[in-house]
Amino acid sequence: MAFSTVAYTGLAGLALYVVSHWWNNRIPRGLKRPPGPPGRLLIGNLLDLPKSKEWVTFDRWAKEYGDLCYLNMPGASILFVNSHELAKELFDKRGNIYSNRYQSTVLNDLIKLDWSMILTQYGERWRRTRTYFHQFFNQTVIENYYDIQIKYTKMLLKRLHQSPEDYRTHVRYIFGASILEVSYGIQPMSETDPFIVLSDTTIQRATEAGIPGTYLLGEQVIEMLNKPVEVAKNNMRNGDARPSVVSGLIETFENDSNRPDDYEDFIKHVPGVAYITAVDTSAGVLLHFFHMMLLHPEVQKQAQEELDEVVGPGALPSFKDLGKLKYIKAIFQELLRYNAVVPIAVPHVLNVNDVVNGYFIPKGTIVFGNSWTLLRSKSFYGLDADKFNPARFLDERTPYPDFAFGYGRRACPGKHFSENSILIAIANVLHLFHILPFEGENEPELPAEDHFDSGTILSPDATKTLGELDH
Ligand code: HEM
Repeated sequence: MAFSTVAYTGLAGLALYVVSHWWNNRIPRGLKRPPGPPGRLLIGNLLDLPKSKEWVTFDRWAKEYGDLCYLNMPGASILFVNSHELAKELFDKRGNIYSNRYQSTVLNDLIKLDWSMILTQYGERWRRTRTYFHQFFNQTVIENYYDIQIKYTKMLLKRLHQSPEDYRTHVRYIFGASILEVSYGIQPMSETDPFIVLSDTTIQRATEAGIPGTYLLGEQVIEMLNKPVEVAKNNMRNGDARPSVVSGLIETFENDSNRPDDYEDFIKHVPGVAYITAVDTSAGVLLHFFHMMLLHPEVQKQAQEELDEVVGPGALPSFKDLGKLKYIKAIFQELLRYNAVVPIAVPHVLNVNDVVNGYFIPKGTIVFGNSWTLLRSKSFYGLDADKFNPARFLDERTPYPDFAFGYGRRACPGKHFSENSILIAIANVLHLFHILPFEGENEPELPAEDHFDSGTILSPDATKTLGELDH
């Protein structure tokens, strides 16, 4: 093909694209765009998007522009939802049009994550995957995982005792191992287990999307999806399988005369998405916990007094105790709120043109629930919302920090499972250890946003030494 043909095709494509974007974005008479930073000619707000600590800029825009903030750029319009009321109105009440996902060629085609429910378009396939997922992670059945969660919590305690300086590795290991056992019945005995390594490296590299070698990563993702299922099926054939999501799904389909033709896909995709979503998020919260206990010894002391009273010496906190451990629960909720590990959530996409409070929002707009800002709202959490203060949740009128788990129909379906894993870990760690600075280190006194790395999932900055555990 001659160069000129390529050039003509490219130019024609570009012209078509600009016209269609302009067409989709033109504002109907009587309506206006939501406010937002002024754009530049042709490129709109393209240069305004922050490259790091995105939530800080998004929070500043929320303060400057109010409940809705809008960016327009070639190929995309972005809406930030900055008020609790509008988040409920759009994501819950208008959930049928605000629940799609942005289709990223890099993530879908190159990295081969198109199967994963978190990226799937809102529609039949997503609905079916979510229904099967719910079968194994709904509020009633998660009690079945108590034993696994206790087992890995005990492993955490043992490892923290042996090498407190490696607490980051221990935390990732226990969440990785427990989701592998729940999903596939596999029991990884250490952080060097091939399945732990495979998931860790895959997830880490997927978050660095766009780097050279992404094709290779695609193969790695497929391996991560297939390999543990093969092991689970083999164990079932040999009669030594533990109950798991895989074995449960196989049973469901065996007993279903109307099972779908593509049922084998769900046997891979349902545990697969649990495996890629559970670890970074849960580990992020627990790592923040260690950090916040260092910064707030008074909180640690109050929690330990509660544990002494409810659990007492010589025993470890159990799931039965959790109902009475009000302050431990309050710490957990404050971690979700103040240390939001997914601070800008996962954006939704609007399916059709919409009008909100007289503002025109075009079809295809990428819509962010601005979780960081919403979770620090002074009208919902009090004038000290910028401070870490678990006691606010002892007042039952304080709203649960649900936005930490996202919005509407796409809100996190692993919420109840992760609550249990993290709560039981927090209670046990605080019952056995004092979390102290490493010898020779002062307690870190850092401004709030410096506690975090940049990225979609936040965990405290790895370069700062955080603490020693004193038995
Ligand atoms: C504290 C821990 C966790 C936090 C803070 C968290 C947060 C989130 C957030 C913000 C979203 C995006 C929701 C949206 O689009 O509006 C999400 C989605 C999701 N999470 Fe979690 N998550 C956590 C743990 C887990 C666990 C343990 C699992 C699995 C067992 C899980 C499975 C999922 C799945 C499958 C989705 C995709 C839902 C969809 O697109 O329909 N999450 N999570």
